Amino acid sequence: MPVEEFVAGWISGALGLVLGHPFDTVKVRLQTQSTYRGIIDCTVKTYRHESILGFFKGMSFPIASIAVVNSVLFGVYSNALLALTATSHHERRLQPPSYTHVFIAGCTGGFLQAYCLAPFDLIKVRLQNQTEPRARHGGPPPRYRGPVHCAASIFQEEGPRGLFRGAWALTLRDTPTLGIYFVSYEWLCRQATPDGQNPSSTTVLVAGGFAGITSWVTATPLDVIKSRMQMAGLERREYQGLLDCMVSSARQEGLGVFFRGLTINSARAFPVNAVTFLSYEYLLHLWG
Ligand SMILES: C[N+](C)(C)CCCC[C@H](N)C(=O)O
Repeated sequence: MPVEEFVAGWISGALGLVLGHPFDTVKVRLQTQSTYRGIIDCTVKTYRHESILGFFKGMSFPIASIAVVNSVLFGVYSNALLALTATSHHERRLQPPSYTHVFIAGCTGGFLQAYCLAPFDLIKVRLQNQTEPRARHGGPPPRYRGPVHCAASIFQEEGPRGLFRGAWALTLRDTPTLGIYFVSYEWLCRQATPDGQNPSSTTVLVAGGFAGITSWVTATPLDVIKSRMQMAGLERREYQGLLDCMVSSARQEGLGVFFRGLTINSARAFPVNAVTFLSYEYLLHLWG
């Protein structure tokens, strides 16, 4: 089983992650708290209240976990494609796989990475939603002191299954949308590249960026539900399940609720995924 894809997936994921984390914090807050009027309001308030550091809350865990998550995504994707088409990464330019195979391999990668991602994502969302400034004396201390304390508290208060809160919504969000992700990337690359040649860096950047946007646009409704289910344990507001969360959110806030965070998700997705795909392709080329 080729391992380069796993390592390339890890490094490229980490680069994308740091770049996109401030956008991600604003998104999570807009999706789960109703005190902000929009992206600008949330950004200004976060900056005033918590300084630039506020945007990087909850990042250490994703950085550690991206090693697992993105390498599972890219590694499983590439190896699934190898199993389906019997072509390695380097042969794929000459013998391009069919879009159906790309989609199936993408969904398989998406499904498996969702399970690795679930507990890390939960901790990230809980930490991002703490709006207390980091160093304030006298005020009430934040609920969680850091990622490890957060994980331990969830474990104690909500049980081991608590760590997988929202995991179903996450799996449903990621399985088809990561299929879409790789299909869009492949399609855009092929449109801009003569047969049999490697796509240029610009093509990879643009195709990666748009693949990120397409995938996030289709993922946003379930992303909202996922974030809400993850916060539910903390807010002592129980949902019966995914459907209940969907119905009660829509009843209370209208259908627009499913598109919360769409703009910011898309703005984040372009640079993050452009960098992810460029570094992934570059590393595989380097080691090839
Ligand atoms: C499938 N879905 C759109 C949810 C995620 C796509 C993940 C791609 C990249 N790691 C990123 O964070 O943008």
